[in-house]
Amino acid sequence: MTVTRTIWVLGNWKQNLLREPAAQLAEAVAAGLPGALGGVTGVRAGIAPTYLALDRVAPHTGDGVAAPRLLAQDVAAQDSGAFTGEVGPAMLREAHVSAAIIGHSERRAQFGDTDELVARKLASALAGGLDVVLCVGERLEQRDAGEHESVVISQLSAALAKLPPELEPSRVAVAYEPVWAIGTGRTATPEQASSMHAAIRAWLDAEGHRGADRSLLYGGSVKPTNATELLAAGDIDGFLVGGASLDPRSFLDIVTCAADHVRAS
Ligand SMILES: O=C[C@H](O)COP(=O)(O)O
Repeated sequence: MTVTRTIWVLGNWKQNLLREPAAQLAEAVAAGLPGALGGVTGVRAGIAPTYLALDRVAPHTGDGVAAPRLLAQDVAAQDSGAFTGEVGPAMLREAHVSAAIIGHSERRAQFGDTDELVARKLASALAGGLDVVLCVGERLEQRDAGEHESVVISQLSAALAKLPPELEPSRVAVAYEPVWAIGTGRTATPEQASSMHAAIRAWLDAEGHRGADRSLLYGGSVKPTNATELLAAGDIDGFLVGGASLDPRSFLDIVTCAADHVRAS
């Protein structure tokens, strides 16, 4: 049986762009997306601006197949209350956000997002009606020590193991982002990415999380020049793109690589 999973191309704009340039980038992505997709329906795009740009970006997004979906870069572990600086899932949904990135390595390394906090954010997002892109990935010294698979599986396990079934863990996509490949120009080889994705899918299946149905994204220096060979390696259902998503042409060219991949499959 052929499994057809949606291929996602998601742009994580990180802490970049004031409101007006963010709106302009969103408008350019939205305008170019139908052409980049070329009628292929198995590929979806999404963009994740800063919280403050959400309202300017939202008019250029949507849940239809030919519009970019609106994502948040993070979400609070609680819905509301005395939590200075936090933004909860209901607030994000009110801003037309339908999914959140959780556990990005920059948050894990620099902002205290431990496995335990990531698990609480995941539960909070799902309970609040958001879909989730859960980020996992090893640091360079962990890969060099041959610990990459155990590190990633341990991050996954910490996030998913205690999630109550009623929170629909099937609404969680996983983004494998080796830390050493983020913003460095050093991409994981297609074999490294594909092999990790196979390990993640096997673990999800073994733990009853329906790995076969779940989109597994790769992130780390993805560009139009390497997207095609990464997709061809197999088991890679799209990308979480950082730097290249700040240029509409680069981002849309990656979408075209994904559409060409689906068309050829
Ligand atoms: O969220 C995106 C990843 O951190 C990848 O960033 P990058 O494409 O700039 O390496």
